[in-house]
Amino acid sequence: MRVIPESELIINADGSVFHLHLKPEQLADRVVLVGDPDRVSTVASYFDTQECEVSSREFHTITGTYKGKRITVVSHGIGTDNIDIVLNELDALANIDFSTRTVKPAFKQLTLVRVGTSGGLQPFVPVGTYVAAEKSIGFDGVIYFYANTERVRDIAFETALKEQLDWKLSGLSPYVVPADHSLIEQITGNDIIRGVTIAANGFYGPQGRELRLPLADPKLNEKIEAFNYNGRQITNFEMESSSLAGLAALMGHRAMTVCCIIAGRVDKNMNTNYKGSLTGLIETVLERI
Ligand SMILES: O=P(O)(O)O[C@H]1O[C@H](CO)[C@@H](O)[C@H]1O
Ligand SMILES: O=c1cc[nH]c(=O)[nH]1
Repeated sequence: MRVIPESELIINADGSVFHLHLKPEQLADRVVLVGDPDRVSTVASYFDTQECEVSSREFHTITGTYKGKRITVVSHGIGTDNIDIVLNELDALANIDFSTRTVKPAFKQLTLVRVGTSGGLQPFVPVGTYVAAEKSIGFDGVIYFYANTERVRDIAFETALKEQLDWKLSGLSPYVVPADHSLIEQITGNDIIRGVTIAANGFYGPQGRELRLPLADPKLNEKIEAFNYNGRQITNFEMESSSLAGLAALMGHRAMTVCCIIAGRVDKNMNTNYKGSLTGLIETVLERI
């Protein structure tokens, strides 16, 4: 059996995993992921009991119970590269024996729901709407570093996407990953729109925002808004759902992202005071996870 070297699975002196600083016994099977470390405290304010709180860099974690369910809420910061760290470390906590550095014989499946904020790309997803990423389009490249990604990607959707967007950006090849179907069914009621979410590898240029720097393809957002594949339209932009769905599917975990729209990219409006509108979504996810 392969023993994972100290430089690959990095365990701190206190027995916790390198970035998250969590120990295996501190992780619940149900995990709520959020971008903002402060949002962790908001989610945990609904908990009936709290067993641990750990902070390290942008990774803030609280494990507790909500109506009898043991739940971990963890922040991942911004970007798909952070998701690579968080997913690998959560999976290691669940599925690698830290004393022998070997993969445990029995696989433990995690349920991972990201609750985020997002920019809306269609008139039917105005500011305040909740949108689940039934499919995620990755403008990032994290997934390409892992083997056998074809088994979790929707290659036909990718082909249609590159054709309709007349993809011009060299060095980048957008990929498409569906969220876990059973989890989408579990979390998404009539109060949440099922959408197609782009995880962009930046907030400004990669989401078509122009401040001082001109864009390489100024028509890209127009093409994104007009895209239609078998009746599916692209609904929103955020920055993590693709690598979350992709890595979780490769590892065998159930994962999805659901976001509250805070920027209306069609009407060009913005809700900077969005924290109140996120609480309804947090309550819904805690009830259904
Ligand atoms: O509010 P969070 O969860 O961070 O989500 C969104 O907000 C951040 C950008 O402002 C990105 O992380 C994006 O995915
Ligand atoms: O427009 C937005 C708003 C929140 N998060 C994003 O990534 N984009």
